[in-house]
Amino acid sequence: MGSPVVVMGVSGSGKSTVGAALAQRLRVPFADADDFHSPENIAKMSSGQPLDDADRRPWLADIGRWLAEHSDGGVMSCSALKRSYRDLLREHVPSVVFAHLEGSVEVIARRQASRPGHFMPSALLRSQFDTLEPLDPAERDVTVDVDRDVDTIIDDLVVALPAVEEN
Ligand SMILES: Nc1ncnc2c1ncn2[C@@H]1O[C@H](COP(=O)(O)OP(=O)(O)OP(=O)(O)O)[C@@H](O)[C@H]1O
Ligand SMILES: O=C(O)[C@H](O)[C@@H](O)[C@H](O)[C@H](O)CO
Repeated sequence: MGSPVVVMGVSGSGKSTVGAALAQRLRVPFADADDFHSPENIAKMSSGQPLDDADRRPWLADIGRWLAEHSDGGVMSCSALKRSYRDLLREHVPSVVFAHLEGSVEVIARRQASRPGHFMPSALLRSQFDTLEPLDPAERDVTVDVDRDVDTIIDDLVVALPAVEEN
């Protein structure tokens, strides 16, 4: 019996890339939280304003429902920046495991800059880091360094994830 995985991190950390590759490796369904945003949220971010808790609440509820529907296995890429957001998702699926793609502002800004045409302006990266509450050791989840190639990150994750589930 598997658990759903949320690949989390700031915008540009590689959630979509790593999440899709991880789902393929685990042979489970994949979804990207970017596709769950309302048109209002997309318009707000596109205009350079960060989302607030109220903007994120209904979005997180939809993501929680997807996780509950995939409680025996699935990968969701979702920023899940705050502990309270992760706790909300845990209310939907207590067994959910978070994998934080951690990287420096410099590395992630470089990647964002080389990704044209995305709705998230690079100017919002600072607010993403300001909002980010990294995983607390008490959360028993997994943190990986993003400054490596995708295959290496996936190799690390497939080793680390079952160990977390056994806790
Ligand atoms: N490990 C990696 N090494 C090199 N480039 C990477 C790596 N992971 C992702 N990238 C590249 O960095 C950019 C950002 O990645 P991606 O879109 O997956 O991030 P994201 O966290 O999903 O961003 P957002 O939340 O803003 O949609 C993309 O151009 C992607 O190809
Ligand atoms: O919580 C948030 O502020 C949002 O999820 C953003 O992080 C973006 O949706 C995403 O990362 C696209 O760039």
